Amino acid sequence: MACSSSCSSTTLSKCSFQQLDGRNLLLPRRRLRLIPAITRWNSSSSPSLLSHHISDDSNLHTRKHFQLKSSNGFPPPNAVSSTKEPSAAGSEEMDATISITVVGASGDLAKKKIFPALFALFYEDNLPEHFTVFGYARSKMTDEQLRNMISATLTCRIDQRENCSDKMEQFLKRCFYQSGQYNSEEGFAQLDNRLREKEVGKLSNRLFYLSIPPNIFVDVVRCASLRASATIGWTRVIVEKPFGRDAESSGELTRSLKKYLKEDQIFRIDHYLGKELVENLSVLRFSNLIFEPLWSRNYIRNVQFIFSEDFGTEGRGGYFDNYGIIRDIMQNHLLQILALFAMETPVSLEAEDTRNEKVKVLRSMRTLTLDDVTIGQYKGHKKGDRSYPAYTDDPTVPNNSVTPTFAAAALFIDNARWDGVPFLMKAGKALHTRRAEIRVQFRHVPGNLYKRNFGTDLDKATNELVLRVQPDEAIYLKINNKVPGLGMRLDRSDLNLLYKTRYSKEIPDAYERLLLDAVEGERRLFIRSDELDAAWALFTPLLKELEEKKIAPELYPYGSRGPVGAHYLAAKHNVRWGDLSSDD
Ligand SMILES: NC(=O)C1=CN([C@@H]2O[C@H](COP(=O)(O)OP(=O)(O)OC[C@H]3O[C@@H](n4cnc5c(N)ncnc54)[C@H](OP(=O)(O)O)[C@@H]3O)[C@@H](O)[C@H]2O)C=CC1
Ligand SMILES: O=C1O[C@H](COP(=O)(O)O)[C@@H](O)[C@H](O)[C@H]1O
Repeated sequence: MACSSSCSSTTLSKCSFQQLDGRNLLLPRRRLRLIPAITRWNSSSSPSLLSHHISDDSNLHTRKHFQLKSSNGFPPPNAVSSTKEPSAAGSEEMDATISITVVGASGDLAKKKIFPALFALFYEDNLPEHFTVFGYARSKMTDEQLRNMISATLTCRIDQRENCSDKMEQFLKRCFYQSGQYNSEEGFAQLDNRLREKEVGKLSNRLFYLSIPPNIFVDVVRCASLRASATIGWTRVIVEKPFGRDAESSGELTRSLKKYLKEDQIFRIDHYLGKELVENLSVLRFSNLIFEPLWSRNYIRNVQFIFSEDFGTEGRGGYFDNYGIIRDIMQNHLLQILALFAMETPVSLEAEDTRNEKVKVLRSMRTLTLDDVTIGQYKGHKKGDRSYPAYTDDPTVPNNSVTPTFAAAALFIDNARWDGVPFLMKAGKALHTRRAEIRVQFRHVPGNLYKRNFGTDLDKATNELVLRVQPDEAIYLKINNKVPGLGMRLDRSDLNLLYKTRYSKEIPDAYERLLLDAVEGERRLFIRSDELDAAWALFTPLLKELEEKKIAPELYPYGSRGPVGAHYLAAKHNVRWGDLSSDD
């Protein structure tokens, strides 16, 4: 870190806070305006000037339309409620604009998720008044062709169809396309020219979404940083997973990105953190007196994080075979949820406070070994006259692949709160159902007065709290109650908060929440580099051993409940998978 010449030695410590974009900015705005405008991102060649400019100006962007809507529900401390912003050069105000460039615009994720999420934000007035969306990819396309491609993917919310087609037209008019290579500075210089045409006369902030394969992340960041970063606004980059394949490659990726970007410009996305029920996990825990006191080894017997899909890797086999289910789902999505579940109470809802607690819990976890996991791979299956392919039937997957499409793991957190509590994870493709959920199984009621009503298996009578992340978002608690009538018969029932019956409003897609947060500079739901390091540290030795020893996965039929190895693993820790019990 270096401070610009505008920081005297006596203000050095304060100056360092300027490195933090947005919420954590401690210096008064007047000081910030003294910092000269720079035309690049955090170039390693001249870091001192660049870092300041890029990092400290996030409060210069417009907030009129989306104030109070970012995920922590608070306006940023320096928020202004106008689309007029003080210019970086002086005290006069100027209009602000944001340019969002989707790199890899021709791809699957861009079409399926990113453009629709941007439209949904626009539809609900969550984007600033002045904004432009650019697509960038190698494919040759005109603006009109991009608009046609996007319009085929846009939908209106079921509950809000009013003016939807007008809104679509207005949105599409703001969408443009620039074709170019990912490693071409010239390509990004052309993009920069086009962006400038749209931004003319306005303070421009730029957000790049890297919706591309990981092997070209660094090329894009280099070219965009040198040729297409904002000159007098902030520049942020959303990076898609995978963030490396192991601790080493992830560290290397981080180091390469940081040649061009500061950590506070990098928004590593894990879309599970944007899911409604995952956001609700902390609310449930920290704002209901009845849960937090129970949230420890004293009352919780085990916790389960379950992800299943009822389809295989169809179409993504080439990518998947290089990663496998542990990297694709466990090391990121499920581990992130686990960290949120198990962390201590953060000091505040500020991003760094939550991320600090997540890092602590991840660093308290035991590194996984082969004994802690079981792996599987789906095989072909015939049901009636329908046949389902094996994983290795995919032409992009080698016939002898041992890449797991299913895994179950037992994890432990060696701290005072969770000592000895098994945290089980299970993730699989081509299973019998699509679901993601968190299950909390509580201990027995000591000396239960009604124990003879439960027979010998007291485990069947313990409470279980379930957060169903998808589909049909719900939070339900299994309790014991008396069956009405004479005599004393006990029953298990659910206290059930089913979102679709409780709320008529459609639940926003995770990408909407995360894109809005990135626009707002809210980092709480993005992964910090030390979180990533801690997550890889847990899984890397196991992944290496699985690969070096070429451990063969247990085969399970497409559409089944997965390999029996998962039951043995759970049984070893006195656990029964909640999703397979008869009263689920
Ligand atoms: N698809 C999904 O559901 C999810 C994807 N992701 C991540 O998001 C990112 C994008 O995913 P997705 O859209 O599926 O990816 P795609 O494979 O569809 O690639 C996106 C675009 O990148 C360009 N591209 C593809 N392969 C190469 C290559 N080998 N070299 C250079 N350019 C290439 C293509 O554009 P052109 O040829 O026009 O340049 C393509 O349209 C990836 O990092 C992925 O891991 C994360 C979660 C889910
Ligand atoms: O990141 C990924 O997530 C999807 C599942 O996302 P969901 O929101 O549809 O549950 C998974 O299919 C894919 O393999 C993985 O890369």
